[in-house]
Amino acid sequence: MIRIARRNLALWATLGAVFFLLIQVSCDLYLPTVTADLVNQGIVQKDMGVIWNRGIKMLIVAAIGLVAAGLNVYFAATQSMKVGEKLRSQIYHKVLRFSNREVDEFGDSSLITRSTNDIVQIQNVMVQMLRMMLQSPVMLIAACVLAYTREPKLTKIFFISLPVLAIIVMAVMYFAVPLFKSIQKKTDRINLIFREGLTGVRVIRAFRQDDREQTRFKKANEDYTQTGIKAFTIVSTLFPVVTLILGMTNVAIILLGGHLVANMSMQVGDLIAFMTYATQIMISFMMLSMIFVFVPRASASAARVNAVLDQPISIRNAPENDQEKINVDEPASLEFKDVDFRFNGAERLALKDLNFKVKAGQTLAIIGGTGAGKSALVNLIPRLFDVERGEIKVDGVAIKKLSQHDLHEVISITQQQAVLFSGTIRSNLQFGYDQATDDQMWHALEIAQAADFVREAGGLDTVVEQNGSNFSGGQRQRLAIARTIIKPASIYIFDDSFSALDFETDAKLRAALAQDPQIQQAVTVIVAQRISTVVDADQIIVLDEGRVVGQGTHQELKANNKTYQQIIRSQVEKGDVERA
Ligand SMILES: Nc1ncnc2c1ncn2[C@@H]1O[C@H](COP(=O)(O)OP(=O)(O)OP(=O)(O)O)[C@@H](O)[C@H]1O
Repeated sequence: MIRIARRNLALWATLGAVFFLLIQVSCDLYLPTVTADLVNQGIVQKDMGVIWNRGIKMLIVAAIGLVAAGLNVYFAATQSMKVGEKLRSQIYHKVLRFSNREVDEFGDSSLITRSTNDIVQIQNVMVQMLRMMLQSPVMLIAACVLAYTREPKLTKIFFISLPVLAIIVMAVMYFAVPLFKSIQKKTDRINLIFREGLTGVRVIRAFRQDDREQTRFKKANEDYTQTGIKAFTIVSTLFPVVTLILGMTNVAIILLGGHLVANMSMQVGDLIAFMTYATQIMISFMMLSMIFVFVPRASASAARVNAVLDQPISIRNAPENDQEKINVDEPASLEFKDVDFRFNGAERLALKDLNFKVKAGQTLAIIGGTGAGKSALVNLIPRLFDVERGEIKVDGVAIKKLSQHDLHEVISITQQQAVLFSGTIRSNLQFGYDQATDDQMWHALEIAQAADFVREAGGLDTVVEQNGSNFSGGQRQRLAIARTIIKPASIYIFDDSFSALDFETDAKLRAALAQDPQIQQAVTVIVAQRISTVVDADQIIVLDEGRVVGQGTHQELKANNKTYQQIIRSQVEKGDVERA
């Protein structure tokens, strides 16, 4: 929490908040002194001059206190909002640099909770820090000293009431703080179920699992609510208990003080002032205790936010003097040399002993069953994951020696899951190449076999809803392919991107790709499960359980490779293969 404050609070604004707070506290502490004067020298001695004088003084002091309090709140509130703004930006910036490994480590729902709910907790405590955390101790100590100067004998009462209050506060903290800490984890759980429910709503309905999902959510929701109720019930006992202790302290002050007033050893005004200080002491003590309840909760949130900000990025650029350059405008080759890869924490290797080279202008196809490691292989090229052993080279340079900026400059990829962004078709295509002209966009759409439906939908400015939900799965795929094609690159990767297309469209698309001058010069990597998609490739790699079990052209593999022959047979049986 302190680290976040130190890094993100502006010094001038913090000093401003502290300055106005001190003015407000001074006014609050000065008022009882003026009240005492008003009573002792004005009311008791019936001196109207003093009454007017002290009355106006009280008004002025109260007004200054009010303005100072307002300015303190202004600085505290704006600063805490700004801290929230900075933290959200820092988390977003960091998460965008995360590899899949780091995202998996936190979980995306937890990352959302951390950048929303946790930051709100920090913001709330930041306001308190700039207000109550300073006000309470200063007020507590100063009011004790001032009360003592009014009448030392009466301060003995505090020796009983303050320890009682302290014990109660500690008990409340002991029970409430762990509950507040666990609330954040329970928020993660609610977000997770909510998110899964939203993204999987069609599956839930299709499998008629609405009741099951609702029960799952209800359980998590109830758990969260019950913990919240418990925590706030415990904290809410503080208020009546402190009011009771404050009332009893005042009764004791009146009894003892009344005695002193009757004995003429204390004036009525001083007794009133003493009672005001007593109230200030108790309230400051309570505020301080509330801080002790809420700070640990915010500290837990701060730790969760810091964990994201401190998370080392597993995929980093090589030191600048160790980096190498390639000409990003020239065609490049792609080479895998003795590559092994393992997912984070996995026992077995997902890919083992990969060796191949694809020259500029050639097409590499990767075929294999479900879970064979095809996506893992292509995701190694843009360094979404890093190899465990071996080397991947682009244009003869190890990709670890390239800056990720340069590497991503030469790669254009369509992921297995077509991702579109809310906006228009134009903005989605510009995502691939922001300087693309309308002609280039239509050309890419033509190759991707998307031009017809885009024209029908209303052209390049057709709106794309969140996740591209106003397009079918196959249309989303084709738009994602168009975005990949439009980017000038040396390596084009299509990760199972043709699977949502029918045979005819798949064939047309590949034929159009082969005709495109930009693609003709580049390395094209096509991941597929269908033989018909890979037949024309210059080189086909057959993957099975992460191992290369066949490598060659379609004709070579068809003649010699058992696994490839098996795939052909299974697809012929299903009637899938037309040309194999
Ligand atoms: N994040 C992950 N952590 C651990 N193991 C994973 C992870 N992602 C995938 N795997 C495992 O690694 C293997 C290869 O996965 P990959 O996604 O590369 O297969 P694939 O050939 O692309 O399959 P598909 O054709 O079904 O998409 C699978 O056995 C899978 O279970």
